[in-house]
Amino acid sequence: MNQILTEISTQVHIQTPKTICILGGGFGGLYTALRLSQLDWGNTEKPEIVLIDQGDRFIFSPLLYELLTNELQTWEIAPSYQEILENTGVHFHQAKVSEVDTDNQQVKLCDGKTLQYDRLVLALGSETNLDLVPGVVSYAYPFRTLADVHRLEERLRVLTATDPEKIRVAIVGAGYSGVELACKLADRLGEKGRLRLIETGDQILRTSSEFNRQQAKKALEQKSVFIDLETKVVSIGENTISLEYKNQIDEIPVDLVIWTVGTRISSLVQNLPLAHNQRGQITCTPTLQVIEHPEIFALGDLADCKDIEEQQLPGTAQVAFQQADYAAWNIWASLTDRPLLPFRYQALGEVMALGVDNATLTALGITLDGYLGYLVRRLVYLYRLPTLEHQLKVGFSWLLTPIIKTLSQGSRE
Ligand SMILES: Cc1cc2nc3c(=O)[nH]c(=O)nc-3n(C[C@H](O)[C@H](O)[C@H](O)COP(=O)(O)OP(=O)(O)OC[C@H]3O[C@@H](n4cnc5c(N)ncnc54)[C@H](O)[C@@H]3O)c2cc1C
Ligand SMILES: NC(=O)c1ccc[n+]([C@@H]2O[C@H](COP(=O)([O-])OP(=O)(O)OC[C@H]3O[C@@H](n4cnc5c(N)ncnc54)[C@H](OP(=O)(O)O)[C@@H]3O)[C@@H](O)[C@H]2O)c1
Ligand SMILES: C/C(=C\Cc1cc(O)c2ccccc2c1O)CCC[C@H](C)CCC[C@H](C)CCCC(C)C
Repeated sequence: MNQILTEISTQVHIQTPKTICILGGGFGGLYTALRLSQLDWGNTEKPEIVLIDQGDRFIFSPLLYELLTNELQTWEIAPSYQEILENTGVHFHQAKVSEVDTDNQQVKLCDGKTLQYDRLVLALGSETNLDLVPGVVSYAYPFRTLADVHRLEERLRVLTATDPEKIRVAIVGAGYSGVELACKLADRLGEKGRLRLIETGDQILRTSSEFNRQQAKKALEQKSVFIDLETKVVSIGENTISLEYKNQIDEIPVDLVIWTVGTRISSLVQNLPLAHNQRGQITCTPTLQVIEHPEIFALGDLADCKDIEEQQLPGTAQVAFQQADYAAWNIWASLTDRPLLPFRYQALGEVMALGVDNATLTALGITLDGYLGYLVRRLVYLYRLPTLEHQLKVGFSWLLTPIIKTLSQGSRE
């Protein structure tokens, strides 16, 4: 009898489901999880998909500025993972990742839990570099997370409540975030605002399209935002900022400093026992597999990845968004004995908000600005939101909000 049972068990492959562990629920990780949940696993037992993030919600960062001008609400641009992952079969676990043991294929979390994985996705993104200048950690405001928005909102509330003649704001870094923030805050503060944009380089938006740069310059000028080019921040005090320009240092009074000088890779990622480039990004193949670890996939800001055309890829949501499809497909292919696909990036263009009801877009040879640019930007981002259900909820909200506002104004008159 035992011999028969042994023969049956060897003939009937008893499969234990594989585990796909995804670290980071941003544009790379969340969209990989969503795509994996939609793939057809055929005769292969569907793996367990686990998404880990330190936060409880996805942040659609391109629309983060709209929270400061009350154009949008938090639920629209930062839906909870619970809502987004409902009925997808993806398991979400809120925790901070503390360690990855690549030898034993384990992920260790700050809450003490350890997860075993068969496939691992590294999508932990990047962080704002706060260590460049003295005083940044204590006095400056980064702009990346919901906590950053809430902290900035509270500071603006306090400054406005004292009803000063002017609210003096210095935004450090005239890249995309700095310029978009300057325009939004200028519209929010109006006559009370006195904004300056500080940039080490000799021009704003160094990597942007010429059309978008010119539109941004026009908008900043119309909003009376002062631009300090070739200017270095020496230090930041409680209500001062020291600037160096042409070897002269001036300390100027300021009420608020916002820090948007670009990103760095976290120490957690930099210390992983994997191949890295000089910036600390994880080196991966065009199939998004980590060098010497084909069971680990890396995408988004933390990945040093060249696509099939050998294009070096920028750290943007657009790249992570496109990589997610390939990461999901290649994980599925590696578990169902199919060939993997090398990532092919399609640079569709770039969109920037330039205040309330104003945006600029350069896409596929088309350029738009003003209110039309604003509308198309909203439509593009609506289409990029995660899940059809959330897109419909937000779309109806965007359609109904102006109608409700008009009706409520009418009822007050
Ligand atoms: C204000 C702002 C506006 C932007 N606008 C645009 C835009 O218009 N277009 C564009 O292309 N790009 C834009 N970007 C850049 C874009 O947000 C990033 O390039 C993109 O988010 C990178 O995707 P990712 O998945 O690599 O990382 P992220 O989307 O940042 O996701 C990483 C996730 O990992 C989590 N995480 C990090 N460390 C840990 C840990 N130790 N444990 C657990 N979880 C962790 C984080 O909470 C986060 O949810 C913008 C960025 C900012 C800050
Ligand atoms: N609309 C969009 O498409 C959009 C919006 C936001 C963010 N993003 C993407 O998200 C990423 C981060 O964007 P970001 O705007 O935070 O960073 P960013 O695009 O890298 O811009 C940072 C800017 O700050 C300057 N800078 C660096 N150190 C400085 C210092 N100490 N003092 C003053 N200026 C300093 C940089 O100059 P140097 O370049 O000379 O270092 C750069 O111009 C980028 O990849 C960007 O493409 C895209
Ligand atoms: C630039 C576009 C997409 C790239 C892109 C940019 C981002 O910031 C992202 C952020 C997060 C996720 C993804 C992305 C991202 O993919 C826009 C592409 C535009 C479309 C290809 C078509 C544009 C429509 C034309 C301008 C025509 C408009 C007609 C008008 C109504 C007259």
